[in-house]
Amino acid sequence: MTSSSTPLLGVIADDSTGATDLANTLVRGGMRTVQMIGVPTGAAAAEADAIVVALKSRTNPAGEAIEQSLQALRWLKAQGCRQFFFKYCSTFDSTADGNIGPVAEALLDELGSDFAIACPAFPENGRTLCRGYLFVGDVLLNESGMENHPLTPMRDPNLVRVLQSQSKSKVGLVRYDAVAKGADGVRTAIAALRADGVRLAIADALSDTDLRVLGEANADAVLITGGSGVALGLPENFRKAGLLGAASEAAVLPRVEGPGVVLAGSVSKATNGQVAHWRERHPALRIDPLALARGEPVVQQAIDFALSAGEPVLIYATAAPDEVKAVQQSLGANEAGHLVEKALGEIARTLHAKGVRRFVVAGGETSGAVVQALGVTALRIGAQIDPGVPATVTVADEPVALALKSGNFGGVDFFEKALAQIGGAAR
Ligand SMILES: Nc1ncnc2c1ncn2[C@@H]1O[C@H](COP(=O)(O)OP(=O)(O)OP(=O)(O)O)[C@@H](O)[C@H]1O
Ligand SMILES: O=C(O)[C@@H](O)C(=O)CO
Repeated sequence: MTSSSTPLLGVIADDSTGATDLANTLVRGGMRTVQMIGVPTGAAAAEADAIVVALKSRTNPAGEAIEQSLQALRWLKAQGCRQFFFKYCSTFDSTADGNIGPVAEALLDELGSDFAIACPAFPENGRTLCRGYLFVGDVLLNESGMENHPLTPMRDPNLVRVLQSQSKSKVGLVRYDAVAKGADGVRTAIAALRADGVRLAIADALSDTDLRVLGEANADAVLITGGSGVALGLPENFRKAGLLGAASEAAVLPRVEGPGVVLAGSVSKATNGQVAHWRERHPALRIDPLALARGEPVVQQAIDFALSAGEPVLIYATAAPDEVKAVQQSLGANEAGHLVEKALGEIARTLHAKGVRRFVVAGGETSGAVVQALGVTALRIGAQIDPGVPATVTVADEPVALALKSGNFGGVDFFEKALAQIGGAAR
């Protein structure tokens, strides 16, 4: 069985790093995957088994997020996709008004479907779900540092409650004991929930085995929602249906040569550790949001610093939670975020014009800003660098290599590792 030329799975992701995370899972499962940046207007950039549309809708007002997600869905349907996936964060990042519930409901309406699971679990990165409570490592979500997130603070670890507060529909739970009974157990639990009028159900998962069970039980679901983990079982579903071959070449990327840079706009715990690690070993320059707000030539200084260093540098706005709070009190959280994103985007664009071809970017919103600034329209997804983060290369005449890292992903030496894996010369 060879892979079909019509895509099988269409994914709508609410941010760029979330999109590459999900694409990474699919590529590891042998599905050739292309990521489109924003809702495409023309055809898909390349033949693929799965197409991921990366939006930047996580923190938008719910109405805007719904509109963008529906446009993405309609485009994916027009490409021939037969199953759809709404990808959000493994820490269920959402604002008080949404956007997970409202977008999931709108997608169900558009697809004429009455049920979808909601499973953000990602055990390989420490996110597990039990009785609807989300753990990050050994602590509950609201004790994990996510309670301090600058844009989407998560203060309630009970996801049934969180999702219910965002949704018009009744929200339920596919509990771990149903998952432990295998795909039939999950199907039985889903049938009971449906009969009870539940339209969205958080699904427990403690391990990759649980995620594969959920994937198998959802082989015929038109919509699945969750983190990248619950996509683990999907390639096998397509294979069993005779729709997907044993594609071993799914992760091969063209080689990109040229100087590299690391840009960090994430303020998460993992990124703080990665920045500290890099600073002890390599050149780094901090961007101060207050200096940006005062109109100081911070962007130009960063560009000069990067171009004169003779080796890859790190430019970062990353700071500890108390510093971030102080900046937000002075500028407002959205304005601070916007200023930093715009600055890192401008730095990326100028460095690209000066010949930089390899970019490692930390943070979902930040990655969205950087890919927009670089005018990227599509990415090919390659091999995994660290769990949840693949190497990528733009689909373009002069390709650029990118590693887009979710805030809390990656080992402490991620920046060096990523620069090495996305190839190229030393500088
Ligand atoms: N020093 C700072 N003070 C205030 N806001 C900042 C500062 N540095 C970065 N920011 C903003 O914080 C936000 C961080 O969000 P981003 O999505 O990039 O990272 P993340 O949340 O860690 O990653 P992910 O969404 O992948 O988990 C961005 O809007 C960024 O501009
Ligand atoms: O699921 C995750 O944790 C990531 O892919 C992400 O979405 C962070 O922005």
